[in-house]
Amino acid sequence: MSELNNLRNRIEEINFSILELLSERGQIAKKIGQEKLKSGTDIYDPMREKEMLNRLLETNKGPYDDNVIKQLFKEIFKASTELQQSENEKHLLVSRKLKPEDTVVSFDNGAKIGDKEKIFVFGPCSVESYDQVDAVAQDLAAKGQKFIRGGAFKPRTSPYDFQGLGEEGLEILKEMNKKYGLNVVSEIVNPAHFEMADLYVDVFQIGARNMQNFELLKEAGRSNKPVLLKRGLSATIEEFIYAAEYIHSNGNSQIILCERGIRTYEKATRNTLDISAVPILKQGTHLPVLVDVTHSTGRKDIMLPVAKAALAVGADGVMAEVHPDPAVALSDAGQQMDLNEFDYFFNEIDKTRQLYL
Ligand SMILES: O=C(O)C(=O)C[C@]1(C(=O)O)C=C[C@@H](O)C=C1
Repeated sequence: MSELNNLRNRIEEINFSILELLSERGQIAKKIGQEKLKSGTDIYDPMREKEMLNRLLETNKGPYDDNVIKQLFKEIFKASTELQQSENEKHLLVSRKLKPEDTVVSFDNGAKIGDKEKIFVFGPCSVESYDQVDAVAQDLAAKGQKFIRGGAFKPRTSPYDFQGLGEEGLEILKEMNKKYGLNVVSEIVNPAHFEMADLYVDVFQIGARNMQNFELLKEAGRSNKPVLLKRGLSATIEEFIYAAEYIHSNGNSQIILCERGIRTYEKATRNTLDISAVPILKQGTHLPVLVDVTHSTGRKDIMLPVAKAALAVGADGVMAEVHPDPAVALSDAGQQMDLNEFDYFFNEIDKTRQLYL
């Protein structure tokens, strides 16, 4: 055998030894990942990586120079964190890796969210009076809708702004449920309110500002009604998924996610709709995903194309705000559609919905 062949054989033997060691290292990294999941420790640990690199470089005798060794080991660390991440995701109850089939949230009036048919959740921002909600509810029922949204507890930026009618607002919504058969979607802001709200509401909404209010999430998890969880203003998709996991791990699997725009430097819209979050959430979780076109855009002139885009990227439905007289609305006056604008919006988006049947 030539010297070249000898050397090549030796190199190949070393390849297999490295592979064997890498596999063993990967198995240990997986176990570390499990321990980190149990203790809630971050997977990525730059300090630990730096210390290990320093020790390796102190021992490095060549022929590869320090930078090469550093790059090679950084790749190994990166591969470990990715392995730990994807292993840990498999253990999340909301993960599609754990449950490949879509979750479908079903209601007594026959409505389903997350099934083949896309749905809509419309209604006023705040419940202000019986007549105001009734005007919208009547319109929704005439359009064959199965849901109405409306806020009775309003987390507002300013403490001096209208804070909602509270239980009285929920009573009005319940009237709409009785009169028109609409499922009521309304936000809960206080863990102590679930029991009371259970009498009036069909879907508990957890708003963007409360996405990481863990006591609220745990209580929602202990309830037995569907929960519509909105993405936080500055929440990453991962944080959003973990917030949903809080609800699921406390016993409630009926969760609907809602992308409602995130805060960026862009001022042309109220928030920046993260349209790519929709397919990412659909891939990563088995939960239904809605898109709120009112809070994301804050602009009636672009709500329709944005709603069409949401359905096109795989959203299970769209949320938007409608008010009989937006000019006098006690919240979000500028961005709610009046009934005429809503007529046009509805007819158009309903045509799009039918394309996906
Ligand atoms: O030591 C850890 O905490 C690990 O998770 C292992 C490991 C590694 O592969 O060495 C992986 C990711 C961390 O960023 C640091 C180190």
